This record gives sequence, structure tokens and C-alpha cells, in this order.
Amino acid sequence: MTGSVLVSCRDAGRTYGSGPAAVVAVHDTNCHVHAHDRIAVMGSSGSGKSTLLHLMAGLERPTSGEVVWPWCADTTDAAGPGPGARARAKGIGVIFQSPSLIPTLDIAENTGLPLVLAGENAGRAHARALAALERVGVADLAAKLPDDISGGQAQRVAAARVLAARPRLVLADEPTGRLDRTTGGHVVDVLLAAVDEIGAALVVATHDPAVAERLRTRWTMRDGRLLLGPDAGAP
Ligand SMILES: Nc1ncnc2c1ncn2[C@@H]1O[C@H](COP(=O)(O)OP(=O)(O)OP(=O)(O)O)[C@@H](O)[C@H]1O
Repeated sequence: MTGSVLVSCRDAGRTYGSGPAAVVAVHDTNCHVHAHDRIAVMGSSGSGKSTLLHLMAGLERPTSGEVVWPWCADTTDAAGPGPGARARAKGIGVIFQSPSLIPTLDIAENTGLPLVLAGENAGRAHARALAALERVGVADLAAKLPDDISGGQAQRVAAARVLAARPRLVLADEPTGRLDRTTGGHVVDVLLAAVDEIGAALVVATHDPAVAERLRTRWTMRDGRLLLGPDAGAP
């Protein structure tokens, strides 16, 4: 715990479905991510890691409790187009297991697209995209199409796409899940260096102990319950 609180889950839970078919993906959970944190969320498949990250990102609403982003205007507005949601979208970057690049846009265009969609002019978005690609070591790919780069390179581009917006908090859901160990290790290296450089906090959901070891704090999910490490408690 080294800085101000970026996101707090307060008795936040998420259940899918209802009645006998209901699945409690995340039981009521209390946890906090602070500025500059480096947190690995570990746990077996289906333990609730992705759901917890989606709650922290505001991509899903909790079905119990609340998720709070103290730096947003409307701190608990977990969905919809309000000012809190817009501020949160700018301040939180999410990296998924699949890089999901648009095949008809080149790498620089893919990287700058979220900035353009957020209203940045095309020239500035391109410059920031190139700087972010440089930061993760793939500036030479800027003019290529996604089909012409490797999986590890594509995941670096996905990281650059998030980092170009200079978020306060980066949430990465199995960012190395589709990569071999060596390539995955390089992706973690560039991610850690980049969040250090932009001063962001990082939360990584991972199955891989080698990835988790690179992060200062380790949390474990088991059957939808978050087992916190000794340093993950109070805001
Ligand atoms: N949209 C959904 N509808 C119904 N059930 C869901 C949905 N999303 C997740 N679940 C269920 O919630 C539980 C937690 O899923 P979640 O994806 O969060 O786990 P995970 O730890 O991230 O798993 P993995 O490592 O395989 O990605 C699982 O039982 C899953 O089947």
C-alpha cells in the first residue's frame, strides 16, 4: 500500500443468473487498489479472477455491495454514460488475454484508436501511439497489419494501446495466457517497465506463478472468494 485509493470493492459481489441456476462468481468482497500497487490475482480457472477485474474496471456492475473509484466525479456510477463512467474510462486501461486488434488498421492506428474515439485529434493520437509502441519495444511494427505480427508482439501492442492513454490503473486479465513462457516473460517485463514510467498501478489476473512472482503483492481467488495477502487490507 503506497498511495491513494484507486478502486475499492466494498462487500462487492457478482452473481450470474438467478434461482437454482445462479452462479456466484464473486462472493461479497472487500479489497482496495492503491496508486503504484503491483498486484497479482491468482486462482484456478473459474475462481472469479476475471469477474473481479471486470468489477474493478466498471465493465460489470456488482449485484451486491459497491465498487468505488474515489477520483471519479460520480464515484459509484458503474455503468452508463455519466461523468463518472467517462472519467473512469480514461483512467483505467484493461488488457485482455486476446489482444483483439482490428485487422484492417495498421499497428499505429490500432494503438491510437482509443485516443481518437475519446476525441483526440488524429495527429496527436498517432504521435502518442508511436511513443507508446516505442515504450513497449515494438515501434518498428507501426506500419504493419495485425496479421503480420506474432502473438507476443500483438500482446505488446495491446499493452501500448492501453498505455498510450496514460491510465492511473492498468487491469490485465491473463495477458500472457496465450504466450509461451519466454514470450510471456517479456510481455510482463515491458508491462512493468511501462507502468513504472507512467506511474500507474497494475493488477494482473494470472494462473502462472512465474508471472505472479514478478508482482509485489499476491492475492488468491478460491471459489469466488478473495483471500487477501497481509498487505492488501485497509484503504
Ligand atoms: N457471463 C457469465 N454468465 C454466467 N456465468 C459466468 C459468466 N461469467 C463468468 N461466469 C462464471 O463465474 C465463475 C467465475 O468466472 P471467471 O471467468 O470470473 O473466473 P476466472 O478465475 O477468471 O476463470 P479463468 O481463469 O478460466 O478465466 C465461473 O463459474 C464462470 O463460469
